[in-house]
Amino acid sequence: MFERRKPIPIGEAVKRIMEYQLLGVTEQVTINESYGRFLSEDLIATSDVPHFDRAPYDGFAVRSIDTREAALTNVVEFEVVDHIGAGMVSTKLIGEHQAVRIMTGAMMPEGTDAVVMFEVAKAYEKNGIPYMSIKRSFKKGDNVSYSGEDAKQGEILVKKGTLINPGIQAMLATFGYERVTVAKKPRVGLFATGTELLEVNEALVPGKIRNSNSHMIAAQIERTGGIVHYFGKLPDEFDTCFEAVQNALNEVDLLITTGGVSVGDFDYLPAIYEKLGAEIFFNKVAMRPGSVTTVAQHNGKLLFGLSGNPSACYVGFELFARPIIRRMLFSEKPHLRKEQALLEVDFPKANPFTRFVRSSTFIDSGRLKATPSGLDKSNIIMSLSGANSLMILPGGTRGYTAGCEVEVLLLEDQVGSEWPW
Ligand SMILES: Nc1nc2c(c(=O)[nH]1)N[C@H]1C(S)=C(S)[C@@H](COP(=O)(O)OP(=O)(O)OC[C@H]3O[C@@H](n4cnc5c(N)ncnc54)[C@H](O)[C@@H]3O)O[C@H]1N2
Ligand code: MOO
Ligand SMILES: [Mg+2]
Repeated sequence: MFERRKPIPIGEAVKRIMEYQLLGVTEQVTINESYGRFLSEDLIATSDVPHFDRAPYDGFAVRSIDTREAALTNVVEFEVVDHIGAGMVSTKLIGEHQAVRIMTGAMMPEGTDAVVMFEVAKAYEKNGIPYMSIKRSFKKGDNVSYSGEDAKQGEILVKKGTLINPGIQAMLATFGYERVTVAKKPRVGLFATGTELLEVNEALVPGKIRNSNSHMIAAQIERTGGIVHYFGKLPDEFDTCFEAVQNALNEVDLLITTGGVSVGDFDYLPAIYEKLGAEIFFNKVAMRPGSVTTVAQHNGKLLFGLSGNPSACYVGFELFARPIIRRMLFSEKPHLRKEQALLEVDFPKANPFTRFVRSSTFIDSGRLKATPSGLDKSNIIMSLSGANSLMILPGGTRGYTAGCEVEVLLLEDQVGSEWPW
């Protein structure tokens, strides 16, 4: 039996997946476990930062009013009545022409409102009593780090769905978030299908190849923020594959298979979906590579039948699986970020379908440029290592020439976009 499939536009394929209400789940982790996770609640300032006025320099805290007359020709003297470092609080009442020797980070003593840096003061002693003098005036607030200048209590500082980076780690600690509310990592099941597949430690024999897709997709799942449940590789045998897929579905949120999804005699995934009674969203997309990508749902679980061809498999994951995983990570922009770049080289190959060319996108003299990262065929593996982007070349009868504007989807970017195409 040969089945002719009807390709649907890429945007429509993505829409059918995203309409499916697979939502994220929240969990709490300690701050030490939170780096690299996704916030599932907005990060809110629990206090002002700093929460007291403090000195940003080592020097002397003074009352600015006492410095008014100071000038190059008029030295003004202060008695130094206390000495504090960060973490210490002065209990002295500061009177006229008195100062406190203060270190960076220490709380401003009551009544003082400016800091004189050591560099512009002269410190000395008279009869064992410390003094300092200045030759310039200071205004109220000069060299003071004010309460709330960094953040105000109640402010939303980071939106939910954001990847926790080192800066967010600093914020979490600053606001006392010992436990952090993050998105539970979506559990993504993975099978590689193909009788030709060898394990990574097996020697090559005629007709067989090492399974690279599962290692590649596992890394893509992790890059996206999911957790990989690798169930192993399967031979192209209907019953074995059917049973394995059926059982695996109970253990994961999403199930990805690679291979066996086209129209070949040993491509069993379409028949497996049929026997499961799964609802097929699409089984052919107007794109290259990855045109045979098939997505279905069964009992609330999404099934991604990615192509066996490595480049097609890679692209299929990024366009179709990534956004739904990112949405389960509470992202408001779950799709790959799209930017304009200049094509570096000619791309003469015309194609009726939109092409996603594995590319290296880079900044050259302030302009974003893109060049294919290797051979552009769906069975190619080597172009993937240098690919930090997918160049979108809309289908048509002509190729593309160097210097023209193209759109690129950035694979390593964490900002994303709301809707890609
Ligand atoms: N008559 C037609 N033939 C094909 C069509 C078509 O429309 N009509 N589409 C072609 C396109 S396009 C693609 S892409 C492939 C998709 O094939 P499958 O998704 O069914 O994948 P397989 O047949 O299982 O394998 C294809 C290719 O990839 C290699 N492979 C598979 N798994 C792995 C793995 N884990 N690691 C590395 N390489 C893997 C496999 O050995 C095959 O060479 O179908 C075309 N045919
Ligand atoms: O589906 Mo194939 O990946 O178009 O090359
Ligand atoms: Mg096949």
